[in-house]
Amino acid sequence: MSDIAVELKNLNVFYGDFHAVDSVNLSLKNKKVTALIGPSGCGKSTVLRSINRMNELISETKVTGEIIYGGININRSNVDPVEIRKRIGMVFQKPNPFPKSIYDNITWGAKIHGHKDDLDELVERTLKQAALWDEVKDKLKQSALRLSGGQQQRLCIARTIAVKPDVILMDEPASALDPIATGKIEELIAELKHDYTIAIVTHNMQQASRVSDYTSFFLVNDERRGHLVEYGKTDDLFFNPKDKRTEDYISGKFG
Ligand SMILES: Nc1ncnc2c1ncn2[C@@H]1O[C@H](COP(=O)(O)OP(=O)(O)OP(=O)(O)O)[C@@H](O)[C@H]1O
Repeated sequence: MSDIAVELKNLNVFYGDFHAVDSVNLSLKNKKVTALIGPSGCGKSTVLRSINRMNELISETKVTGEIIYGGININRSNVDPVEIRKRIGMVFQKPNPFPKSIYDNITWGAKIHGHKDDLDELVERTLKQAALWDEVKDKLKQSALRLSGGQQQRLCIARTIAVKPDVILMDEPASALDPIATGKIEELIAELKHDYTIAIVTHNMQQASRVSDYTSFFLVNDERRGHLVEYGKTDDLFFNPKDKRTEDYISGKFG
């Protein structure tokens, strides 16, 4: 089995006439956490959303280049994006549970995707995997909207896991949470990487250095196009960056 789960080759993203992401080549290693860091507007979220073809839900968006997953280029019109999003799930900055019960949040996507096994078992297993079971096991029929923000985010992660993805994309999953809830999400990421390939966009460099195995650093060029400056093992990138711009960014000189 290849050690690469997803490979972006010459990825370009356009919002109308605006060339937002320029020629990105980046791999997500199997069962590792890859962080995407860089100043605001450098295209981190755009790159992340390309990986499971979420950008095409935004009108006037064009994505060129290859996104190799499972041996094929999934950035092709004959590939079903719904199937891709089942294999490559996404967790957003703001927790967005459905206005339904905790139980239904977990089972909803799984039922759509034809899950036929015991739903109670699925709910228990995924909530345990998301480190939420002990806190909610006595109120599974209660509305998910009554949970705290941190619990809602772990529920969203559980909902993502329930459809058995390979890859989980996380777009600043803890930025709306307090430090304790953030710590729980970081612990959860450390557990989840045993089973899933994870890509995480974060503004928080300490968080990137704590949770990720590999880090990619993005910047905009003079034409405001986001591009990849440096990619490497997280420790190398933080402690021994190759590019002066990476060094300046991680030492807080700009951004
Ligand atoms: N839906 C959109 N329509 C037009 N331009 C967009 C859209 N989404 C993002 N952009 C532009 O694309 C560029 C990259 O945005 P993106 O959100 O990917 O950056 P980012 O690095 O994730 O930023 P942040 O850290 O602030 O979230 C920015 O110039 C942004 O204004």
